[in-house]
Amino acid sequence: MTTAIDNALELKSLSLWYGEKQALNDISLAIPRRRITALIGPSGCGKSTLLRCFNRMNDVIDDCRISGDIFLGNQAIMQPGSDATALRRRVGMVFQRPNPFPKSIYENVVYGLRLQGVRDRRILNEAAERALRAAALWPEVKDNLGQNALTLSSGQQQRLVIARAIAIEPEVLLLDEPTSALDPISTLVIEELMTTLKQHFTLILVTHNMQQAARVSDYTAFMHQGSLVEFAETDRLFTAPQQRRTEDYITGRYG
Ligand SMILES: Nc1ncnc2c1ncn2[C@@H]1O[C@H](COP(=O)(O)OP(=O)(O)OP(=O)(O)O)[C@@H](O)[C@H]1O
Repeated sequence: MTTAIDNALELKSLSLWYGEKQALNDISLAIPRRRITALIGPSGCGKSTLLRCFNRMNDVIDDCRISGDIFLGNQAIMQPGSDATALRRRVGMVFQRPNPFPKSIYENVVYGLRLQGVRDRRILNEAAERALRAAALWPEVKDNLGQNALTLSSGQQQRLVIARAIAIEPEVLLLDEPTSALDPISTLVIEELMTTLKQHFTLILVTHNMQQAARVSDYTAFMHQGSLVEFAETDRLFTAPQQRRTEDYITGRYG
């Protein structure tokens, strides 16, 4: 008996142009719910562009045109009437460089809830603790929640930014090379964190680091020149790639 995979997101023939330049070419892909999906491929292949489609961050880029669609559950998120702000509450994002606000640790974590109009101190306190625990930061900061977030180490700042993203309980968390600015120990902490976060969230990880993709992800999509070349369970993609281009990339022949 086969079990149908529950998908959080589905891309249907997605193409994207920056002006005349086509950066994504007819991508169809289903992203499994509560799993980690890694996007890998050589520099410029379109990984970050694709990641930004999931929460419509490309909307702010002039001259960017998209065809096809992405479904979050049964909602078509690329349609003109679709609300990007509401979408970003459901699809959070963490960037390469930690970007906490110059505010206290506490105010960083509750930022999204305050924006949603939550005023009740007890609710804010509980949400802050829950998010900081989930981001594996609580023991280190619980006695200093009023401290400025910019005084934390970069590894702690990245976990704080993850806590800020998950405090509003999104369904999907986008991670754009979240460890590339971190030292090896902080990287390991974030990798372990990702594997616990997938119990509650769907994670999509852009990484240049193939070992990282192999270590943490359940599924991997290999992209090349704007196209999706291969998508498979990570173990299978790395041990028995079906496409020559995938094999060349993972064996280091280019990229
Ligand atoms: N804002 C933009 N305007 C015009 N072209 C862009 C823009 N952003 C990206 N591109 C181009 O789109 C293509 C895909 O870029 P993208 O950053 O998505 O690739 P990537 O795989 O994430 O690369 P890297 O691994 O180097 O970060 C590249 O040719 C890039 O130059």
